Amino acid sequence: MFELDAPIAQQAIAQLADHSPLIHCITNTVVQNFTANLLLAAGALPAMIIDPSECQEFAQVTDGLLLNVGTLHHQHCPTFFHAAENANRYATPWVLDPVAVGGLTLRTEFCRKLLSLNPSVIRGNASEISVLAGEATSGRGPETQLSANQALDAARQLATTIEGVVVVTGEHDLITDGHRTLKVSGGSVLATRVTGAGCALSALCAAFAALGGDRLHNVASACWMMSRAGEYAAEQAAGPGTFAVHLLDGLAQLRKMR
Ligand SMILES: Nc1ncnc2c1ncn2[C@@H]1O[C@H](COP(=O)(O)OP(=O)(O)O)[C@@H](O)[C@H]1O
Ligand SMILES: Cc1ncsc1CCOP(=O)(O)O
Ligand SMILES: [Mg+2]
Repeated sequence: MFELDAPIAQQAIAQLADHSPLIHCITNTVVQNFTANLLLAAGALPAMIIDPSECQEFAQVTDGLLLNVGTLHHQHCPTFFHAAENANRYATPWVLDPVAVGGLTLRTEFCRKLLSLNPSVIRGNASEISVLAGEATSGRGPETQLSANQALDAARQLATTIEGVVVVTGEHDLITDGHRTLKVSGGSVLATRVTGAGCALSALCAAFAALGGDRLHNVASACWMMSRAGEYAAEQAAGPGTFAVHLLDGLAQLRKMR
């Protein structure tokens, strides 16, 4: 396992700024605004579209898709499923954020069903990744009960199953395609005191997955950008409220714009 090299991440960040990928986010009601602002600050373009017919149309133009089950309602499951099918039809990378799988039945069964469509990337905390890989259920909602290292074997296995990239976030982030594993250290624990940091990172993973080149490196670069911005924000912030604002500024500075 190797730490991601800064120059690789910096190159991916520059590529993101050049291409401004359009990211379709079907995400939970808690984090919509924060996710959209975080994508904009980092250099991508967000679009939060949920009507089934509009999702169908939008699939033809979007560069990346995020499916986040944080506030899943059973009536929305077909929309999620068709969006993933359409992404596959148009070879658009899509990211699954399995918020709180394990503790709740509908989302756990539905995320397992989505695995059959081979998400390009899965980003979750250690508890979520362990459950999706088939380990005993744990977790009491969106927060993890495990460390990232404890979920590494599960992440490798899951990445092999989906033939994609799996990201386990935590005190450090682990990014694996089942064969190679990269680590991104640092960041700030204050990110866990702001709701939606993980969800927004999943959207950023979709933006980086839309870039050409090595997807493992690109997705790890999303984690690197978030961690560096988190460190900047922690230096500036008086607490979680100002941390969230400075996190956006930190991302914008990394892409060298204000
Ligand atoms: N203990 C920690 N120290 C530093 N950064 C952390 C820590 N825990 C999580 N993070 C960071 O917070 C962000 C959200 O990750 P995480 O909290 O694991 O996701 P989720 O919100 O889905 O549970 C990631 O950028 C991750 O690196
Ligand atoms: C609190 C909450 N409840 C349902 S979705 C959600 C947001 C979870 O965000 P994150 O996984 O990024 O902490
Ligand atoms: Mg989460």
